Amino acid sequence: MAKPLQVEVYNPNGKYRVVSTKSMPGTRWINLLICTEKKTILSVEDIISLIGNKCDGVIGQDWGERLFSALSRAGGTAFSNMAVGYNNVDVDAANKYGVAVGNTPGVLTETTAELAASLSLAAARRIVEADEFMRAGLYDGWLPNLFVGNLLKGQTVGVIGAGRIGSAYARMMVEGFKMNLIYFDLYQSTRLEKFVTAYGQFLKANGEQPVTWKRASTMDEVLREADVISLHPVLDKTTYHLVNKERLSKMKKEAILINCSRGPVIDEAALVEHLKANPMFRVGLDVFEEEPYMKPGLAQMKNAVIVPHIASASKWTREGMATLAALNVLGKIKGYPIWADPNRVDPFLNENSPPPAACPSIVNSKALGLPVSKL
Ligand SMILES: NC(=O)c1ccc[n+]([C@@H]2O[C@H](COP(=O)([O-])OP(=O)(O)OC[C@H]3O[C@@H](n4cnc5c(N)ncnc54)[C@H](O)[C@@H]3O)[C@@H](O)[C@H]2O)c1
Ligand SMILES: O=C(O)[C@H](O)CO
Repeated sequence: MAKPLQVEVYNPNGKYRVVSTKSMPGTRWINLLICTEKKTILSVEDIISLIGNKCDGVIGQDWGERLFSALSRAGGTAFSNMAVGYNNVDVDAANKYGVAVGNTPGVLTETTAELAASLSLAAARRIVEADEFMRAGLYDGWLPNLFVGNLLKGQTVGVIGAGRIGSAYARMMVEGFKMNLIYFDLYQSTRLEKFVTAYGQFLKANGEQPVTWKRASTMDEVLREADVISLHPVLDKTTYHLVNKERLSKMKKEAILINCSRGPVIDEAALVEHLKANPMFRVGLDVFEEEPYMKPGLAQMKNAVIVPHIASASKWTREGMATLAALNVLGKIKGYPIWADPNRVDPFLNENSPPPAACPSIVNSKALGLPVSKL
């Protein structure tokens, strides 16, 4: 039996009842909706008790059959993940109960790519190790060999999954650090290729070494050739343990591996063994296989930089995610159609004008036969 919860209620006499299972930043989403809950991580039982007998929609994360069934019994038809990745949502169960599932694409792209770039730099230049050394009072004076790391300029950055975030990260590393690009994706990223070509021409015209790009035909090609490899695919059956013991062994001994996608894309136990055996190999991780836990040994590895799933944690992005999630739920409740292009959600984020009368991004709109907006 769930304990009674302290709930913050906005607009108690409102026509609809929408629940947010996590406290979200900013106020725009509240103005667009709702009520929120102070506690941060709720159990399934807590959420069911919050849904109660009447609930039109919910914003949350990690939803399965029991929650969709409870929402449907309470008359609800709308759920939005406050995230772009929805591997943590049982969309088949949502379809079964006729519940629309929203996500928050686009607004996280640059913020997440920036964290991947930050981890790349932190790993390459051993920033966390050096910070710990300094705080421990171990610094005696400048030494030629103190925390020597890797220069990125002229090296090769490898991107696995060159979608929105992977492409943004690739552009940052190519333009910011003049790295050459090799990428692997199921689809060609023509815009990214054009960007690198144009930047290479610009550098050449200025008498500098041009940057280059290559679309790899296999992932192993990226692993063999790149000096820094960043993972940005969705998590599904094809990407589970995409990086395993065998693939780690194909990477350069001094390579850097970054993961801001989903933890299970890497076999984390195999990674810990690889880090132990290869002290010059470095890793930057935002996500973990069994969050919030880490596999034994990872926390002790000096060659790992580890942060708690904060890739999308910039103020602008988190407020934007909350806004998109609220608009997904609100739009569905109001019977609005679905926005035609989830890669172009800017009109929903402009605080100076009312949002379009549409749901920004509903991932199961086709399965539910929901109409597409003509806007
Ligand atoms: N750490 C975080 O806080 C955080 C923040 C945002 C997104 N993410 C994760 O990043 C993922 C990507 O987000 P996005 O907006 O760039 O999505 P996206 O759909 O634009 O890009 C995903 C790319 O992965 C590619 N892909 C799919 N299967 C592949 C495979 N087997 N091999 C290689 N490439 C493959 C797709 O073709 C696509 O180009 C999300 O699904 C989410 O899980 C994490
Ligand atoms: O998929 C996402 O959006 C992230 O994991 C949350 O920032």
